[in-house]
Amino acid sequence: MHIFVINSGSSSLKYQLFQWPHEQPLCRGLIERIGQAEGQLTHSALGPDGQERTLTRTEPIADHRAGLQQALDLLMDPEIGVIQSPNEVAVVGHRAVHGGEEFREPTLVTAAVKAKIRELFALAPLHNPANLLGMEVAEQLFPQARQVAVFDTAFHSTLPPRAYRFALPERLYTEHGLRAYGFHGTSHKFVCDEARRHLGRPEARVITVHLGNGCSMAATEAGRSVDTSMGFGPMNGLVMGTRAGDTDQAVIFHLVEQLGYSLAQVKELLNKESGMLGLTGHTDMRDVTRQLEAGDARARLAYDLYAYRIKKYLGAFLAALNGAEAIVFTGGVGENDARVRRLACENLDFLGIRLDEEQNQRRAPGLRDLSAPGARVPVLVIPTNEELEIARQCAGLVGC
Ligand SMILES: Nc1ncnc2c1ncn2[C@@H]1O[C@H](COP(=O)(O)OP(=O)(O)O)[C@@H](O)[C@H]1O
Ligand SMILES: CC(=O)OP(=O)(O)O
Ligand SMILES: [Mg+2]
Repeated sequence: MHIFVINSGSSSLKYQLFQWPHEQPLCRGLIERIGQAEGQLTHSALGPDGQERTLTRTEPIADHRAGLQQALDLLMDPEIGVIQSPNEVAVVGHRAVHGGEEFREPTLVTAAVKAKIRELFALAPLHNPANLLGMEVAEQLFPQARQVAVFDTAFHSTLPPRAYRFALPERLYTEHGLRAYGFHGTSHKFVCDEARRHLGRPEARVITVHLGNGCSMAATEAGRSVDTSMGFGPMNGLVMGTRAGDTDQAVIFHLVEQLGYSLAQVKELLNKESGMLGLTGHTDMRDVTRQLEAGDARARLAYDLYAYRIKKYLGAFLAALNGAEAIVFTGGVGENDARVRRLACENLDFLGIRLDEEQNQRRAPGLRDLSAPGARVPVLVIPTNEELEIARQCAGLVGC
């Protein structure tokens, strides 16, 4: 049977089709810059000879519906296709970002589940609308399949109250759910499990550092999340592509009261105009690298700030866990950007963290250990695979 997984983001969409129970990816794709002038689709499919073939298209992709329709057409393409009919897909798994306190497990998508995801739009405005749209389009394109939602927040449902409560009046938690939820849980869980398997220590304390467009860290113990850098919505903590991460709350009052911002403008500023974009004019870390290598001082400061924030959370989480058996970097930046890893881990030798710079610079697929000989805490790079983790959780739910 086949499981199709959709990971919809604000302006991008990733997908993979798996043959189950072999966990065999038959094809995968990435659709970027949805709704912008220059849309880009990259689709790779396994041919009958076992070789992967990749096709790229650069053309406007109006919305998520158009993107998913293109993906489905490619799945069934006479040349590069891997299935003949949408009916061959038994399950469609969806990444859903904010599930509040309600969803701690993979969940069959029903009208009530969709209504709850809609209720949480305000808390995850870049993500939940795209996730819901993905579900609605998939219901039309794969009408016979079971639709399953896997929530980013679910992995963090094990946080203890001291980590998830804010020091605000209690009723704001009990009546209105104001608390930290945490995000990227599917990715944190996937790489945490991989690290524990690699170490041969299921009880290990692992700090996972997910650096993609959105960035967050998790402190985990025996595969359970005990603290994380994101909170009520996916905005705080680390510096991200367009999100500021931790800022002083007084900034918001100053923006509104002194500088005349409306609340909608503050939201736009903190979600879409800040982070690396606000500091350098670029969202994509590869562009920031180019800027840095051309000697730009703003890019240097942005890198410093980005890495220093990671270092501060490393310190905090090492204290929370009383040490760690591994630190894992993952996500597009975490897997590929040696400079970020070097800056975040430098001068931490007093904690037993020391990178081998040659290993850090080396490019290789799969899990890599970057630590210098004699370092106490292994620093690993583990490529994340949210789609595979979602497929596994879907299979667990529907029992296949
Ligand atoms: N080779 C690379 N070097 C540095 N950054 C990279 C590289 N490849 C990808 N990235 C960065 O990864 C980020 C996207 O990561 P990804 O995990 O795909 O994000 P998301 O899933 O949140 O869309 C972008 O900022 C991109 O610049
Ligand atoms: C929750 C979140 O920030 O997700 P992403 O990194 O996909 O934007
Ligand atoms: Mg991502």
